Parts: sequence; C-alpha cells; structure tokens
Amino acid sequence: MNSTVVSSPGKVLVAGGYLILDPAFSGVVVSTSSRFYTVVQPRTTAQPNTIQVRSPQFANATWNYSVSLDGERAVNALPENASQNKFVHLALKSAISLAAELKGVSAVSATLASGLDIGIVGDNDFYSQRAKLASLNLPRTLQSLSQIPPFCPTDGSLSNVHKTGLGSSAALITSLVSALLVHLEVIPKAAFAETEIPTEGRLLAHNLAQYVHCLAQGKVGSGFDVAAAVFGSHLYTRFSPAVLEALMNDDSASTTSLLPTVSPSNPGWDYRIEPFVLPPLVRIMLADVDAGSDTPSLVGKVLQWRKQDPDRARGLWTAIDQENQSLASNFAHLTKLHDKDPEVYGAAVKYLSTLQPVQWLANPWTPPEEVDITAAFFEAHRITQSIRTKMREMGELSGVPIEPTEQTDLLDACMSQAGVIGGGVPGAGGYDAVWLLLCDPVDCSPDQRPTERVERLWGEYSKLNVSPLSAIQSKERGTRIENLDEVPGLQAALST
Ligand SMILES: Nc1ncnc2c1ncn2[C@@H]1O[C@H](COP(=O)(O)OP(=O)(O)O)[C@@H](O)[C@H]1O
Ligand SMILES: C[C@@](O)(CCOP(=O)(O)OP(=O)(O)O)CC(=O)O
Repeated sequence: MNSTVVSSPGKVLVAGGYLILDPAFSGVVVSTSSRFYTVVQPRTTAQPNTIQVRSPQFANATWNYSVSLDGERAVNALPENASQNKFVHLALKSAISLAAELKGVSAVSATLASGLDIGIVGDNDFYSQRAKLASLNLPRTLQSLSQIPPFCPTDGSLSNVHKTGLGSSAALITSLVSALLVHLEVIPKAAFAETEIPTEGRLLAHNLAQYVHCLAQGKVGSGFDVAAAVFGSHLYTRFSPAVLEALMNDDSASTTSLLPTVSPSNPGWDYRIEPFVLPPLVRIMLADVDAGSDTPSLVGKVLQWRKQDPDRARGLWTAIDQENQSLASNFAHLTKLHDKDPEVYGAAVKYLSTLQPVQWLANPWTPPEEVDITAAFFEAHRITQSIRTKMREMGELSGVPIEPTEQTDLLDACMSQAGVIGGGVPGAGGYDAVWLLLCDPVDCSPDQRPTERVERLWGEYSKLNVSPLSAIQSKERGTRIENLDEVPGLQAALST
C-alpha cells in the first residue's frame, strides 16, 4: 500500500476571543497557510501491529506503539520510549478503534500487517524562529524566514519549544486522525476534496479530532482550532459539550463504541460553520511577540468576572459581538465590491496603501467609483479599533492583560503605517502575538508595500521583540490530501 499524506492548517482567532466559548456568540477564524503534515507509510522490516511515530523537528521524539486487536483493543506505548506523547497516543487509539468498529478487525490487521511508520512535521511558523534567525545573523523579516529550510529542527524537545499560538496540537491531531482514517480506508481520499458542502468523511474526521483533542487537553474547549484545521477559515459557533460528556467521563474508553458519538448523524454535534474569507488584496500578517501567556489562566479569570458581574458582562459581550458580526459582513461586502469591478477595487487598494487609515476619508478627490470601496475599508478599520477598545475594557474589568499596554503601543504604531487596515491580539490575547490586516495591492510602485512598512517598523521596534510569521490566509478548505513529492522539503525532513 502507498503512503498517505494529509495536511491541516493552523488558525488565528481574529474576533470572538472568550465569546466563542458561549454558543450564543460566534468567532471569526482565519486558517493559515502554515500547516501540519502527517505521512503514514507501511514499514518494510517491522513486526506486524507495530506503529512508529516520528517528529524529526524535535529531540527524543520517536514513539513506538504496539497494537492489539484481538479481544480488548489496545494501543500501548512501548516502555523504552524516551518520552510520552498523550496527543499522538490518543489519536492512534481512537482512530484505530473507530476503524475496527467500521471496517472490522481483519481489515485493520491487514493494513497493520507490516507495521506503520508515521512522520509528523509542522511548518516553521508553528514554533518561534527568533533564535534561529539570531543564530544565522539574519534580520527578523519575511525574506529571512524564507531562507530557513522547511520543517527546520527546533534544537530542543517538544516540552520546551516556544510556540507561536497557531494551534499546533489541533492541527497535529486533525492531520494525524484524518491521515489514519484515510490510510485505514474508513474514509476515501475524495472526502477531502474541495466541496461546497462538507462531505460525511470530513465531518467524521472533525468529530473524531474534536474528541481526541478534548481528551488530550483534559477539557472541552470551544473547538474553533480543530474546526479551522478541518474546514479552513469560517465563522464558528461552538458545539454543546454534552455531546462528548459520556466519552470524556468513560474510564473504559477502550471497549466503548465511538461511532454513536462521533458519527456525523449524531444530532449532538450542533456547531455551526458559516463561510468566511478575507477580502481580495487584503493580507493577514502575524507576529510572534516575546513572552508567552497562559491561555487557561486568562480564560478562567475572564469567565469568573462574567459570573460576578453578569449585567455588565452581558452588555459588553453583546456590544463586542455586534462589532464581530459587523466585521464579518464588512469583509463580505468588500468581496462583493471587488467582484463588481476588480479594476476599480484594485486601484482603490493601491491608493489606500499609500495613506494611513485616518487619512482615507479625507481626500476630496477620491474618484466617485472608489468612494464606496474606500468607505468600506475605513469601516473595517473602525470596527477593528472598536473591538480592541472593548476587549481592553473587558481586560480592565476582569483584571486580565487581554491587550496589555505593551501590545497597545505596538498595535497603535502599526495603525499609523500607510495601508494598515486594522489589527489586534489573537484569541485570548496576552503578550505573545499580534495580527494585522494590510492592503496588499498587486503593485505598489513607486511606494513601499504595506507589508514592507510593517516589517521595518517591527524590525526597529525597541520596546518589544517582534518577529513576523510567514503565514498568509489559506484559501483551501482546511484539511487536504497531499503528494509527498509536491510538498517542498517534506521528504527531506522525514529522512533525517
Ligand atoms: N510536531 C509535533 N509532533 C508531535 N506532537 C506534537 C507536535 N507539536 C505539538 N505536539 C503535541 O501537542 C502538544 C502541545 O499541545 P498544546 O500545549 O495544547 O499546544 P497548542 O497551544 O499549540 O495547541 C505537545 O505536547 C505534543 O503532544
Ligand atoms: C479564549 C478562547 O476563546 C480562545 C483562545 O484562543 P487562542 O488562540 O489564544 O488559543 P490557544 O491556542 O489555546 O492559546 C478559548 C477557546 O475558545 O478555547
């Protein structure tokens, strides 16, 4: 049997942090061009029913497992493994159990007859490249990032790697679970074709990945990161945790049937995915900012404040949600304006790229056909600024650094650059990252491109150490099937 290669993207929660935990609200999730890749191959010299998983970007990151399919099904980590990986282990267990349920034990045995070799790598963006750039004596620019080999080793172990917040565990679990389901013939490769309506196979992979991710994290979160890894950019409304309750509390999970819970026909999966993409000629730019924050502790404090001050919280969350929804409809409106007349839209974006947002509405000579486009871009700026103000207010009320002063200063400096539409702190906020939306015209000459202006600002910024990520928005619908030879550097990374 041939190899199976599946990739899943990372995410940025641009709007809807905290609110997304409540099904009454939704969040704007952008999936990234940065992906996790899982490569499943038969081994040639191994024992039957053995699985080796390798993460060549890390030290001590090979895990061997033995699978027993007769009687009680089990996937056991071998005692000689140098470390444990709960995420990987639970993904193997669950995908193999589901395959045995759906395809029968003998079919799974046949696929495992000579053992499996699984390689996992993540794009460099998932892990901070700050130290690497410094060691190569390279400035912190997009150009420098492109000089680092793909899937570069991190010179450390998984437990002390500096993550950038793109959601490594969700992208990893989703690509691993999906690759196993395809390799074990539970779902066909075609399930991951670009379809308007998600296929049954994609929905099944989503449900199983959500379950595994919750189990590995020991809690049922909103699940937007797994949803982005499966479906790509979208407006996300969470599922009720009740759907996973029974399995999460089940100590005998190895004997319990998974299908009734993870089946796409289980009405308990009440999450909603609404289509969403960034408007044309708009680029997202992400930065890894020094000093990470601890999402669970931020989340705990905000939720506690919400309980203690329910009226104020309700008012503020409703107001934030209105702006979040406006942002999504504003982007849809911009896309429509583009489709109506791409040329005029392109000219407007080129012009806006030369001015700070505060100047966008001030030009009395704006050509009449560009007035609506300019106004819509200014509205995107206004909304993102308003969301920031309200998120800061929530931070003050709950005593949590959602947008700490250091980040406020950095973001304000970005907002004063020509062609920057808006920005914020992704997800739960804190000190560790910022996102920006920039005008990204086809040609900006003779002016500098907004991306270049921002790179320069970040490079010279002395109050914080700011390093760009290379990610842009992924326009693909989330998880996809890959060809091993067509992903630059993948084959080489796996043979190290
Ligand atoms: N490249 C990788 N190979 C194997 N496991 C990985 C890899 N990257 C992340 N993981 C798994 O994901 C876990 C990190 O999860 P978590 O702390 O929730 O991170 P995140 O916030 O990025 O989702 C690691 O402990 C490991 O089990
Ligand atoms: C607060 C949240 O709504 C969003 C947190 O988003 P982040 O993008 O900050 O998440 P992590 O990758 O887990 O750090 C909690 C949630 O939805 O799980």
